[in-house]
Amino acid sequence: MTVLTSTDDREPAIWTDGLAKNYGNTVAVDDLHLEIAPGEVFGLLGPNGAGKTTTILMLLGLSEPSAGQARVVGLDPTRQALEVKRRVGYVPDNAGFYGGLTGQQNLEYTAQLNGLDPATRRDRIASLLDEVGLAERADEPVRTYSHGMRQRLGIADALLKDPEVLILDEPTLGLDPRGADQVLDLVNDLASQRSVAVLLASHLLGQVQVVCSRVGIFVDGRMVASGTVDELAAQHGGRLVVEVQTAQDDELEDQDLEERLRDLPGIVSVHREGELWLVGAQHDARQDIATRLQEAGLTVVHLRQRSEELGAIYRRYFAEEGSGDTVG
Ligand SMILES: Nc1ncnc2c1ncn2[C@@H]1O[C@H](COP(=O)(O)OP(=O)(O)OP(=O)(O)O)[C@@H](O)[C@H]1O
Repeated sequence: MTVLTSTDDREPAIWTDGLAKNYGNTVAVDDLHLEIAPGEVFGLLGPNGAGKTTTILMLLGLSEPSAGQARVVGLDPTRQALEVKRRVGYVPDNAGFYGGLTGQQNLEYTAQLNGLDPATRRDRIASLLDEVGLAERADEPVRTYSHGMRQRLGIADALLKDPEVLILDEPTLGLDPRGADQVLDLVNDLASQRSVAVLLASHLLGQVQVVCSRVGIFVDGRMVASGTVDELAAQHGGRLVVEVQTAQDDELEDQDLEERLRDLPGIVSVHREGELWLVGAQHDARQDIATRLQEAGLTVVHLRQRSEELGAIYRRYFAEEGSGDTVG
């Protein structure tokens, strides 16, 4: 058997080795290698049909792999599905609740199914409703909840069993920006405060970029790249963008400044965005830029490296894989 490896000395929360799933001739997931540490938020990115849900179902023990293996909190989901279910929270893209029951009653129902005793049930439900921002609406029927509130109730529901791993399938689909932010903030807090490992499947790149420590890009069942957004940008000939602003009373002509910056090694573009200059570079050019501006007698009031947009990285992968798909 392959030895489990990890970037720290804790057991990975999720680990797969060559995991694959075929449906007849359709390869839904192919040779997936994944490792997610406790407390990490990992984003599985891909358009519809890329294989995200199939991966999740295999991790939960709800679908049997055609090849390879998986461990979730050290357990084999195929053989120990019940134990995995006990220790892993799952929030599907459209969590089902009893519309006629209140939020509180729905959670009580799940808590009973999970065998929590009445005192633990009461305390945990109260604190979870508070944590997901639903305490004030807890006594209203779920049918009166917005989609975002249902999603947050879904997260509370998954947290009732105090899971070590939380898996969310398209958690922000159909939410307005505020609703999406609330869900993502919650995910962020869970990972950092409870040390829960989070696997978040999504095709909404901008949102994923904000909350995920690492992402994996899924194309036609294969994870073609994984890493931090900066790592992916660098691996794929991406460029870094440095924002620069100089003091307003500096007198150098724009044209002059542009030329001085373009002249630096590894600079691929220079243009203006409002008060900022955006300097595209093949490497971290902050020091060179600062020195060059100082030499020109300018006062630098702002200098920051911006991550490349995940959307741009993603589109490059698609272009290289020859897929015409786009993502939202
Ligand atoms: N039960 C099934 N039987 C046959 N083919 C399936 C089945 N489930 C999924 N597939 C196929 O496997 C591939 C991956 O589907 P999957 O649902 O895992 O993708 P996804 O990335 O989650 O996309 P979506 O967001 O649309 O669910 C698709 O080609 C899909 O048609």
